[in-house]
This record gives sequence, C-alpha cells and structure tokens, in this order.
Amino acid sequence: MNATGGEARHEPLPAPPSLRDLSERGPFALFLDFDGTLVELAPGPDEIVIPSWLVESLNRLSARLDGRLALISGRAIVDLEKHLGPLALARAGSHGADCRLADGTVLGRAPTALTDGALGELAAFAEIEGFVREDKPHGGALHYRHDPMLEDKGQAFAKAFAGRHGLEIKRGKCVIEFVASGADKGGAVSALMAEPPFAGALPVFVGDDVTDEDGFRAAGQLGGFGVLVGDREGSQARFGLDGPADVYRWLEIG
Ligand SMILES: O=P(O)(O)OC[C@H]1O[C@H](O[C@H]2O[C@H](CO)[C@@H](O)[C@H](O)[C@H]2O)[C@H](O)[C@@H](O)[C@@H]1O
Repeated sequence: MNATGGEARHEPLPAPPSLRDLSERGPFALFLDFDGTLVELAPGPDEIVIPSWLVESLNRLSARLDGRLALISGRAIVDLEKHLGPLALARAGSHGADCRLADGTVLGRAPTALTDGALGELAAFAEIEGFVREDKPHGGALHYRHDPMLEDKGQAFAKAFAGRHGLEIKRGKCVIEFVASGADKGGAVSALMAEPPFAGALPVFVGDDVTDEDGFRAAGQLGGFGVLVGDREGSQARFGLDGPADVYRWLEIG
C-alpha cells in the first residue's frame, strides 16, 4: 500500500532494444527461460501448449547468433526434451543444477537427486494436503495453482523439509520446489558465459519468474541485462515484455 492507501504502483519497464540494434553493438547471447516466457503458463506442468514452430525457430535464431542461445529452465532437461524433442541448443535445467553446451558437454558437477526418504516424505505431504506433486530427476515440486490457499501450508512445510534434507527452496508461480543447494540460474549463465561460443558476448537473460532474478543479476554483472516478462515490483531486469507473444515478436520468431 502507498501513503494514500492505494495499491503501490511502479512504472512499466521499457521495451528492450531490437535484436538488430543489439547486434550493431557487438555479439550478444540470449538466455531464455521456458515456462511463462517461451510458452504460456497452463493449469499443470504437462498441460503446456508448445507452438509447432517453436523449436525450429529457436534453432534458427541460435544459428543466427552463432550458437549463443541457451534455454535456462526450472524444469529438468529430460522434461524439456519430453515437450520439445531432443535439443541441439545450449541448455540448463533444474534451476541451473544441470548445465550443458549445445553438443551435450556437461558443465560443472553432475546434479544430485533427492533421497528416497525425501521423495517419500514429499509424496506423502502432497497427497495428504492436496498439492500436485511433480517428481524431477534432480528435485521435486509442490504445485498449488488449483488451490492458491495452500500456499501458506506449503511454505511452512517447505522450510522444515528443506532444513531436514539440506535442500534449497525455489519459489515460483504457484509452485514450491526443492533442489540441492548451490544451484541457481545465475550460476548457469556464468558457467555458459565462460565457454565458447558465449565468452565475450553481452548476455541478455529473459524470464518471468522469481528464480529468473538470479539470471538477471548474473547477466548484469557480466555487462548485459535482464528482460522481465510480465510484471513484478523490484525486479532487477532493465527492460520488460508483456508475455510470450511479445517475446516471440521481439525474438522475431513465430
Ligand atoms: O524456469 P521455468 O522454465 O519457467 O520453469 C519453472 C517451473 O515451470 C513449471 O511450472 C510452472 O508452469 C506450469 C505450466 O505452465 C504451471 O502449471 C505452474 O503453476 C508453474 O509454476 C514446471 O512445472 C516447474 O517444474 C518449473 O520449475
């Protein structure tokens, strides 16, 4: 609330420079979040609708950038590939825990899975309390888009559960996730930017969710910037786009 009792408002972020303007300044690299950025949010993780042209367009855009395009998702890479088919793009899944170059070379340490004990506890809590559980090879998620009132209960559980199992909590849109501590999307940007063909380029991170703020920060620290999709007060992004359709227009795909 502001001083007059109304909702606090903030100025919308300006649109990012066009790809053409960016390329005139020198080589740039694109780091693209998936859900809410490249595809519209859907009621559940497997209900997303992928435009038929998306993968081919991303491949062409990557070629135009000499390979300097990466998908950076909270989803596991295997889940991205379930929806998109085998990927020939640089990619990071599981919130940065699993980072790979376009040819599949793994960067950093191999990601760890939740223990059977942790998975069992998560499954039992989800079933009893009515969360939709998403099992991931390197984590787990509790979804409550169908019942936003579950958020407080989920948060209380998450704190204790993450503490017991030494996990990190990742907050997202109607989701609470757990991954091994130390991974975030900023780390994935830094790891990729240390490697060819990304090294020396200006990094641009495009994303819609709280976990994308780590990507915005890393891009900024490396001389680039973030582009927020949608709206969030206090974002570290320098520019903004409205939603996936606006992202497609800006990327000149579709
Ligand atoms: O980093 P992202 O690529 O944006 O992935 C973040 C999470 O996205 C998925 O959940 C979100 O999208 C679902 C489908 O639209 C939606 O139902 C859910 O409410 C959103 O939180 C995915 O299921 C998670 O694993 C990702 O971490």
